[in-house]
Amino acid sequence: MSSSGICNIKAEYIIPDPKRDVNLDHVSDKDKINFENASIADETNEPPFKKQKFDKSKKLKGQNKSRGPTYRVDKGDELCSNLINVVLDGEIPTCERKNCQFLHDIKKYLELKAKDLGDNCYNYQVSGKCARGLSCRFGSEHITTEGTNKIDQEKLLAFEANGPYTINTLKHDVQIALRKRTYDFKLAEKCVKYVDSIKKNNHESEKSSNPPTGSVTDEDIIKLLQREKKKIHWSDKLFLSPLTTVGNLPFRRICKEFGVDITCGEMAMCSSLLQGLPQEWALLKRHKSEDIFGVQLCANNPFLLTKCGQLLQNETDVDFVDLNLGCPIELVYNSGAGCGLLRRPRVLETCVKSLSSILDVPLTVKMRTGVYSSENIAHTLAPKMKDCGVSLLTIHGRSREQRYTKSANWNYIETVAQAAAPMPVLGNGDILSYEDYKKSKETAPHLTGVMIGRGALIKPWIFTEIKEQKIWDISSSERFEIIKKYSNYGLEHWGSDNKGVENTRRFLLEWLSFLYRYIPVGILESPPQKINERPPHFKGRDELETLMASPSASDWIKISEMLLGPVPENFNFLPKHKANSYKN
Ligand SMILES: Cc1cc2nc3c(=O)[nH]c(=O)nc-3n(C[C@H](O)[C@H](O)[C@H](O)COP(=O)(O)O)c2cc1C
Repeated sequence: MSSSGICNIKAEYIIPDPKRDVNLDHVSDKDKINFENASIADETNEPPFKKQKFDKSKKLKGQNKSRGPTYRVDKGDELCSNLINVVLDGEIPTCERKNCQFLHDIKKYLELKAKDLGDNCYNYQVSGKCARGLSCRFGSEHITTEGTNKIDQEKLLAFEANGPYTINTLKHDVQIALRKRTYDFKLAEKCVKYVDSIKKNNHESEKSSNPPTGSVTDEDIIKLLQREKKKIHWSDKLFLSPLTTVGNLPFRRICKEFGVDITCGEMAMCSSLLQGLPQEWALLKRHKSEDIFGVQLCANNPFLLTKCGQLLQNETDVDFVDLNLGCPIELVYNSGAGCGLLRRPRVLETCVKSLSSILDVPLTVKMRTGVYSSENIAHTLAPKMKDCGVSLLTIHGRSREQRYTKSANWNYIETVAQAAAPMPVLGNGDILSYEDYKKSKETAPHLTGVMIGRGALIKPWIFTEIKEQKIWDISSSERFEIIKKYSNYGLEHWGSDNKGVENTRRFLLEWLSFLYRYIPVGILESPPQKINERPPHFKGRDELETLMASPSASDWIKISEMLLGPVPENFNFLPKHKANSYKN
């Protein structure tokens, strides 16, 4: 990294800093009022608010402010889901729901329905049937003038013969049992108590002081502890980081196509999984292409974790479970979860031992160097993790305190790898090119492999670059094809009706807030790009390249409109993560 933290761009591509105005089209009403008051205050030299300060310069640096939902369904304008799959000569289903507020008049709905966004429905084309039927926004291809759906039976049969494409969905009976708290977690509870008592006493005294309860006996637990775990061959593999919000299933499919070996779902909160919340269970979904797939759990106590371990064991198909020991978010940390577990080693030990014992797949942990920059503790915890049954440890080379402000400490990553040996260790932090990858292996020779997070978000083809040991000067049209593919995968995953289109857009925009940070190889003075180096303002080699390099949310919205049509009224967007490590 250059000492200045500035990335050198060929002179002919450097452009003056643009004057950045706020595009108020996609800013919430509240922020608009704030902004206008700030402007008036500027003119009159008066503070805009006494209590709530509105800093215009901050506003200009950031993107659109509001975090409100990007899209709300107006039930009165949407067709009832019971009617969307009507086919020619088929029965028109009736809606049994009491007080259903959705429309039930197909003709009226089709008249009201906003204009289709395109002639081609990706879902109909790949599977012969669009699950969103009449409500599909790309439906002209499969909706007849009579208001029924076409189905391509031959394609559908071929498609279904290869399915299912997505697994780990929440079954209705499981959801009910979780909501009513009737799911039988005796095994998990017993497991935690057993592990805890073993820790305190020796095995024999524990037996007499803690008699088995319910239908689960000590023998069940002993069998559990002694059973052979499934094994994963971790070495020579490339790992994709768990990435909240952006590491969704469509994104992971893209990474698989570029050669990543092992994928992991976004961090799932155990408390929410145990309540059967669909949005949390959605994080466990696995695509068919994800041949080695894990899910990441976050909780602050062994009961929550072990119950979730039992759930995953019984209700899903995953190859490994990862425990989050790195989440720096205040709320999570203060509750003693994520990075907070690093400062509670005794609880951590029970968490890891009991979760590991209930799983027949490997348990992995992902941690930061420690809580404070001045106090690295991962190397002292690593050997204990191995003794508690952890199969692999990932070390992100920064402390909680550092977040993303400093470069990852690869020398310390090597220290952890040595301390943990022979347990496999992955290094994680700042890898954006094959060169970075090579350097990481030189600096930390005891590592089993590396995990890549933002590098994959900024350029998902990084996995191809590493596997083929090259720098890829990818063109803007090739990059556009990637996001087009992502949109299609999004429409497949979230649906192609209004709600699905807007969900796809929201996640695409979140991703674009990383993708724009890519600097094309051909315009760099000395490639490859380094993750910590901020470029001066630059133009691309063509219009599309310039557009894709824009840091402005309104340009990302423009890109989304090229693929998903115009944004709905009252649309606003602010990216969730601002994880860059540029020096200010
Ligand atoms: C947007 C975003 C979301 C993240 N979400 C998670 C997460 O859910 N679980 C986790 O363990 N780490 C998460 N991380 C941290 C990354 O997995 C990774 O450890 C970190 O970004 C450092 O690696 P990198 O420099 O390759 O990005 C997230 C990071 C980013 C940027």
